[in-house]
Amino acid sequence: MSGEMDKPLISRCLIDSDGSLAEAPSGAPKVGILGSGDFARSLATRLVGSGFSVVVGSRNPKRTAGLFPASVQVTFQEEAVSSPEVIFVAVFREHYSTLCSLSDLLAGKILVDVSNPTEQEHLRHRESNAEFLASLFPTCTVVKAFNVISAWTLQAGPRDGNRQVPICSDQQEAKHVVSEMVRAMGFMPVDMGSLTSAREVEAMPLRLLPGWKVPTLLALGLFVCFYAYNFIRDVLQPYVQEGKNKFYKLPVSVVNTTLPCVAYVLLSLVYLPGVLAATLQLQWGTKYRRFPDWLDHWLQHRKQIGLLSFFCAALHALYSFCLPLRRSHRYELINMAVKQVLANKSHLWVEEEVWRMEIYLSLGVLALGTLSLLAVTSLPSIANSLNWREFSFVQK
Ligand SMILES: NC(=O)C1=CN([C@@H]2O[C@H](COP(=O)(O)OP(=O)(O)OC[C@H]3O[C@@H](n4cnc5c(N)ncnc54)[C@H](OP(=O)(O)O)[C@@H]3O)[C@@H](O)[C@H]2O)C=CC1
Ligand SMILES: [Cu+2]
Repeated sequence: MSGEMDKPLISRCLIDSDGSLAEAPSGAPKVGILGSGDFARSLATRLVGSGFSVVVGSRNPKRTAGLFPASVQVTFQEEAVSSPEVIFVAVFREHYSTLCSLSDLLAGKILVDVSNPTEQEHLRHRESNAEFLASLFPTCTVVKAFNVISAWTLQAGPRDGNRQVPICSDQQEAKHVVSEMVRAMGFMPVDMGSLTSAREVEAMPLRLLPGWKVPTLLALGLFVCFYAYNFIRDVLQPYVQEGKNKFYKLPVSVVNTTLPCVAYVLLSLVYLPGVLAATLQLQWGTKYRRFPDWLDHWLQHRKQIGLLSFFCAALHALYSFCLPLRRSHRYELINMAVKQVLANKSHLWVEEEVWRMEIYLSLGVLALGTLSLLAVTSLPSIANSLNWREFSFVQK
């Protein structure tokens, strides 16, 4: 693990420049941390900043001591775990068993499991990391917490979106002790029940982005299908039947015909599951029955599908604005002008072109107006909610 030590997440100067971290008040509650990696360093800094006295247990305290705030005591694992009642295990699951020699010293204490499995690990092990830790240390109480908080967030302080810390344990008292620590550090504990929920808690960080996977694949699939159709219709067919070369249409024109198709279909897929769900409920005559899994998932992905639909529509608008910039468009106009001159007509007035630009412009102005109106009206409420959050944060 020496590689990680070369690039500490918390730089020395940051620790030293912060005077408040230089010394912990005497009589502060003592907390132990096993491990001296990124997470341990951020956690130690945050704990010291929240008024705790911290002792870190490392296999090589000499090498790692310099990476922690001055007030943190860095020592060997045996010494670090002897006095605190709460000990954070900031070590990866595969190294848990190397801690077994501390078993006697740890008896009766609270172990906080902060670990996060990778997706493969999560699928491979049926039992959660926290339950595995509990099985290794049957005389300890294991609490699962902090795994959803990144080392970076710990260091930078809680933000609105990610203040919640799910906690679970089989022992109410231990859960209470850790919850109070979570509060003291500026986060919000969320009780997730007994330790059997740990698997679910460990899956949370894995689930944040995959919510986009299916909708994105769906949008891409639709795009490919519609693009193929439009290519055949607008390019291939004229080429085969009339010998016209319209391949220049591929990058802009065909894409721009495809985008609204995708946007419309995605938008309809946002509303369709709601209709299906209502139909099912009417058919069942009750709303107290679970929907089938596929419908449940579909309902949960509506937001992402809707946003992708909006994205396609926005791209379509952008492409449409750019259509008159194309060279092919200019040639068309010149061709038309020449034809008109040859036909001896007095002035060049292309009805469709004129109308198209008028409509684009008026839509653009309308959209801009609406957006600025929305911005002006929602600014006070945004400011308000920000203030409120600041206030509620200070109150805690
Ligand atoms: N980094 C993050 O943002 C987050 C991390 N976590 C969890 O925190 C835990 C630690 O992560 P992180 O700090 O990033 O990892 P690091 O690799 O940076 O640190 C792991 C630490 O484990 C210690 N350790 C103890 N025994 C062993 C051993 N036998 N072999 C190797 N190392 C050992 C080492 O400390 P020493 O050499 O001093 O003994 C090492 O510094 C993991 O379980 C991770 O899932 C959870 C949420 C976020
Ligand atoms: Cu359109």
